Amino acid sequence: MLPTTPFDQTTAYKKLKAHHKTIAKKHLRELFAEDPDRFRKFNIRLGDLILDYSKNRISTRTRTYLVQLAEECGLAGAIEQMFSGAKINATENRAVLHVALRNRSNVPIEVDGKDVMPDVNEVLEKMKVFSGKVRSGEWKGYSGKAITDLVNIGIGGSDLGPVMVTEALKAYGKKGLNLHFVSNVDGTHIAETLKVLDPETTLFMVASKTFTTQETMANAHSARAWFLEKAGDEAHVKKHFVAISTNREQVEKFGIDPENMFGFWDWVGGRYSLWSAIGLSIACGIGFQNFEQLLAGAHDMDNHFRTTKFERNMPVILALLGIWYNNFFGAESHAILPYDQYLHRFAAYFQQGDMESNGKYVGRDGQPVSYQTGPIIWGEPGTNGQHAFYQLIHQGTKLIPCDFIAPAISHNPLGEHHKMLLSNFFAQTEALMNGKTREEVEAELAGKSREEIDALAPFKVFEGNRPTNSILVKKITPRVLGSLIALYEHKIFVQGVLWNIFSFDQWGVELGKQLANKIYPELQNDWPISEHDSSTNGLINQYKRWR
Ligand SMILES: O=P(O)(O)OC[C@H]1O[C@@](O)(CO)[C@@H](O)[C@@H]1O
Repeated sequence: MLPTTPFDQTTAYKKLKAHHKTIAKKHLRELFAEDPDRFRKFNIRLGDLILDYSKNRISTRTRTYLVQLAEECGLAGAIEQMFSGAKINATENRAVLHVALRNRSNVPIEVDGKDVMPDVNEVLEKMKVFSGKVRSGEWKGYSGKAITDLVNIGIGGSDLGPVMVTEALKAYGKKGLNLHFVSNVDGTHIAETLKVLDPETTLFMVASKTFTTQETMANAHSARAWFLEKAGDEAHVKKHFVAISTNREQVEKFGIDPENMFGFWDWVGGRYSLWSAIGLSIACGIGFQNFEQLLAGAHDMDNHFRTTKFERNMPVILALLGIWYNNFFGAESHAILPYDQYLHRFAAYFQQGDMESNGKYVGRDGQPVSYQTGPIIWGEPGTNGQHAFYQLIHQGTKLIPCDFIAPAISHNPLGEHHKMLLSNFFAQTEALMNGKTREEVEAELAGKSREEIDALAPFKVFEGNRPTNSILVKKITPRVLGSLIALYEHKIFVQGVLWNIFSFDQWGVELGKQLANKIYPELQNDWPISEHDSSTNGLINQYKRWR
């Protein structure tokens, strides 16, 4: 593990702190007035994807210092460590190699001296064959009928990625093959799903890296019980259940034939696993060729990330801008606002991706850090967000850096809809940048009395100077989506390096699970409990009185 220097102990940090005092006084309107060429200077293009980061509160000097920050923190070495299979997930002693899952160039990547690519390709081939059989109707259920409904049972990284991608690429779906996703242990989730299913034509995919996650195992057992009640014979399970996991022993214990198991490895993090067999529902939904295009897009971004100098490097620039607002401007959240309804789960996906990776307060030295780390990630598709929370983004007291994402070409070119959508996409970042001055407001209120103007104008002024990134893609295709997802994955990696934290474990999810496992048996009877604090006791006892 290369030691990385925490960003706040670098020379560049000191320069940025001093620089911030001057650049923070500049309004974005001034920065554009001083340099009309900002768009050319602050955009990066990769294939059918362009990142315009000119509407940020930066100058070329800011960018120079931010790049120096990355260099001083040893980012180049850290990138090479990840790509070469070093065990950078130090607390779990694991490599972090989601890049190997989409390593379409097939160059060897070794873990513990063994090239992982033969295993990766073997699983991909198995996925290709399986998805081909399901989509062609060759895979039959116990009564001889083709599969019409696939149910992915999983949670977190075993759910969010497949959901997000299959929704984003719904235009590539297959008519007559319906995808369903069950994740929550709330019985409603599996119950509502099973209501619409026919056991003869339904195939369940139990997706779980550990194959021990409470929610997933509970849902899988309920699905199995439902199926057997209808189908009657254990022998039929083989045709209607497959498993996606690293844990063969638990898969067999559950009663799924290892022949129906699609494996992956401990160097695949759950929130980085959609490229692995966890993406089986994606491959079935959009077809294996399109799944390969998704992998290829991510590989394009991997190559860009690994080989491009930092000032022209998309993930590095996005990461540095995030640190600029998070650690120098005090921003606490970051909004991801896709102007594409199919991308409606994109922000949710990166709530896990970003917040489970960088939501850490302990540094690599085992000591609490003295600065902010991961931001709160949130967002909804535009234009809906404009009718929900844009009031706060435009006129609130909080600085919220936003990423706006849009395709130039829609999968549904209906009348004027796409032009209307894009006019909002373009207008919102312009409005957030320019705002509306008091003079402009008064001009709009011309004709009203001075008293009326003075009473109303303060509420109609927009400060502007609110930073945004704009990511414009030609069209949301599998390849473009793969690049877009990898872009954010690598942004998260870069920020973790600079914050000197471990981005690939998730110890913070354990305590809640431990306490839930302690409380669960207490709910098996009606006796009042007193083992906990008065709040927890009170709530549990009230529950027992009501149920
Ligand atoms: O895939 P699995 O092992 O069932 O884990 C599901 C999810 O649970 C976690 O919260 C870890 O416990 C996420 O990191 C993970 O994606």
